[in-house]
Amino acid sequence: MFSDGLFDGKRILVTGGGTGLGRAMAERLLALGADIVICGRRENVLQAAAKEMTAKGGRVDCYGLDIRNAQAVDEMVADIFATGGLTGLLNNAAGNFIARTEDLSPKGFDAVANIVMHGTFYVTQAVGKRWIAAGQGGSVLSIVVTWVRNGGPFVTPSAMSKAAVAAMTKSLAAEWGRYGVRLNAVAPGEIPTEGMSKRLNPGETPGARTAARNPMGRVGTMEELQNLAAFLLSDGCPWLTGEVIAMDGAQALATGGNFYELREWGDAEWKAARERIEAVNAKDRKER
Ligand SMILES: CCCCC/C=C/C(=O)SCCNC(=O)CCNC(=O)[C@H](O)C(C)(C)COP(=O)(O)OP(=O)(O)OC[C@H]1O[C@@H](n2cnc3c(N)ncnc32)[C@H](O)[C@@H]1OP(=O)(O)O
Ligand SMILES: NC(=O)C1=CN([C@@H]2O[C@H](COP(=O)(O)OP(=O)(O)OC[C@H]3O[C@@H](n4cnc5c(N)ncnc54)[C@H](OP(=O)(O)O)[C@@H]3O)[C@@H](O)[C@H]2O)C=CC1
Repeated sequence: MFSDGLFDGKRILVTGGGTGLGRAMAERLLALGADIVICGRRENVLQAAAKEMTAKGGRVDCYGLDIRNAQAVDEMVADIFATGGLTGLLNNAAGNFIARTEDLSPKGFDAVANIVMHGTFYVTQAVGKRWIAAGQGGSVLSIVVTWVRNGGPFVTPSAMSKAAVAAMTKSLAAEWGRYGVRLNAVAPGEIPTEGMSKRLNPGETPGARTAARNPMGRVGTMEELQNLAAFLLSDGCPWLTGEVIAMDGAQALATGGNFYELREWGDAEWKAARERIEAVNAKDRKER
């Protein structure tokens, strides 16, 4: 679908690029010729991903850090610009879990909001200010969710924070357009990944809930997202900026695309879900 070498000479930072959708998009950009930088909190996950991704060649650099730490983000971006710079940024890292909003502690809200809203801003600003100072343009693509348009019951911290990322995309497209910096966002429907399925559909068959409701009767595929992300990060249509593009088989239009059906759950279901989510959180935390 894309010419070989489409991304020759490009270097793209993919936050959360060691797993799931971020890794899939990074792999496609690498195959199209880009040098890649990935970051995340689990250094071993990043190193293992980079080794597998470069088995056929290419360059993938890894940075282990928490994007909630603004100073660590700035140090990473300074180092990246001292070692070749960037032409693109893919804001993919996120945290999320289903919960009744009345059950959230302040730390529970902050855990998500500080990754999705604050962390995404820290990375975008650290990269953008260096592009502006260097008189160089760049392309930012952020992964949001369809519920930036209509809210997300039972994922309120994510809905609020992803809406903030969509607002950042539109704001900076206008503010930084004169510097040749463009920003777009993709709002995918469900594309099952371990990180997502275990926190948003705990105990269920990944993708089953979406397949039953989606107008196209299925979940999204990695390939669909890889293609859309590659197009948006390429130089194919540089006048396209400030847009949030949904890719969900029309599920949000048909159903709202969110977790409203969880209103049927009682205390027992929420307790079981939380235990499963906290088990996966604890497993991941051990690897940091
Ligand atoms: C239609 C389909 C759309 C799908 C859209 C998908 C969107 C996504 O974003 S999927 C991405 C999923 N991937 C991840 O979330 C990976 C990263 N996630 C994490 O690291 C954790 O889940 C995190 C967000 C909780 C952050 O981890 P950490 O900073 O280590 O936080 P703690 O584990 O220490 O917890 C902090 C705080 O949160 C409370 N909490 C955790 N789980 C729940 C829960 N299920 N219900 C309520 N509260 C929860 C936890 O108890 C802590 O609060 P305190 O108890 O007050 O200390
Ligand atoms: N899968 C889906 O159906 C959908 C996903 N999305 C979005 O796609 C993106 C990827 O999700 P997905 O691949 O499913 O899930 P994953 O859990 O696999 O990806 C999240 C990534 O973000 C990294 N990350 C999380 N918190 C931080 C942090 N504080 N600092 C640095 N890195 C962090 C994680 O690495 P580590 O834990 O090592 O830090 C992980 O690599 C997210 O933005 C999500 O909201 C949107 C719509 C649908």
